[in-house]
Amino acid sequence: MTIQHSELAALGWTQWFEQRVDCDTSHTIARVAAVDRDRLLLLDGTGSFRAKLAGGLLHRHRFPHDLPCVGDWVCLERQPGDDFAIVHSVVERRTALRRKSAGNAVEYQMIAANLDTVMIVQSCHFDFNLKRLERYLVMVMDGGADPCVLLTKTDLVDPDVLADQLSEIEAMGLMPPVLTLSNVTQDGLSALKGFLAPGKTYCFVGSSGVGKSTLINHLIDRDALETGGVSATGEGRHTTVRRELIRLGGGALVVDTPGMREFGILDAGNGIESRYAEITELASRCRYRDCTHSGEPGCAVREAVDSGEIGRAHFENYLKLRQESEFNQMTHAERRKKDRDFGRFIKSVKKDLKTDR
Ligand SMILES: Nc1nc2c(ncn2[C@@H]2O[C@H](COP(=O)(O)OP(=O)(O)OP(=O)(O)O)[C@@H](O)[C@H]2O)c(=O)[nH]1
Ligand SMILES: [Zn+2]
Repeated sequence: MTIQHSELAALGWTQWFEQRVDCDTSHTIARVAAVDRDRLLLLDGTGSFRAKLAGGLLHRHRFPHDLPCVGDWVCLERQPGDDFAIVHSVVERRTALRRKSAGNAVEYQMIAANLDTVMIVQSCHFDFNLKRLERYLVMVMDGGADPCVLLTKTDLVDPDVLADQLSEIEAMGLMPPVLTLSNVTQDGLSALKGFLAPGKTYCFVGSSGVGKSTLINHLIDRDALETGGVSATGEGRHTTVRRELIRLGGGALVVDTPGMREFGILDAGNGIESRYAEITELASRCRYRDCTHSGEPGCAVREAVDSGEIGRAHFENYLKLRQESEFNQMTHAERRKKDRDFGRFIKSVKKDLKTDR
């Protein structure tokens, strides 16, 4: 199959989408550059334009995360002279970066779709933390994107400190690409620019203050930044939304949403499985199919830990991440039940204490 929408390739369209797209013949395809409630800013070969969601799409979707988000490809109808194009459907997502919705365990919030690589940013000065790095890696891999680690503020630490951190990351055994950068001396900036490939989509995640905004400002040239804000609603200057999907001079695409900055860990089940592939592999040899590797007889994972084949710390991280992920995946009802059971337990203990006296 050849790519029919070659004019979209510069925006990240690939064979993968071409094989899955199912638009009406009268529709065209565009990529979502920003979302402001039911108003969208779209990009295609002709430039950027505004759009609204079709009523059918609004009624058909089951979860908020089914609605278009930044990075999505959509099928739309566009009449010449109309202020708004009409978005009819969302093309299947290749990757997703998402966050757990507050208060609802089975729902999640999309942060961005169709990212090729997520740059996990930590400052080597105050922010360096392997555990947190691992959580980010798990989340990114769970959504299907490739992770890359970026250590910033290298101007603030001794080269020895940085070298130690790099070997600690290497010792994790996962081997994501690791880049280093100083926004002050610009050491590593050209290597990073070289890493960002044209037509691929990236985003930067990490704690507040590690230098993401400074870096993105370095990557975007001034002109692009100034013309970046486009009114998505057509209701004047006050409602101007910032474009969140940005094309860099070199042709790479960068998603920069406010939500990106505060995302936590959620149902990272698949990510954990691929991060800990050797444990998952061993688990298939445990005597019990639902073995939790916490002391059951015939546990192949425990055996491997005891024999030193699998590092103990590595195994403990696995258990902790899995527990966290399982708790996040419990439905609201299950959590309430767990809380109620716990409440009953506390009550019965209190009663026992009273009768003891
Ligand atoms: N020394 C040094 N300071 C830096 C570097 N990068 C950024 N900073 C400074 O660190 C502070 C935070 O940088 P930001 O770019 O705002 O950090 P951020 O990750 O975007 O933070 P949020 O916007 O809160 O997510 C600013 O005062 C920057 O000037 C660096 O490589 N070296
Ligand atoms: Zn086991």
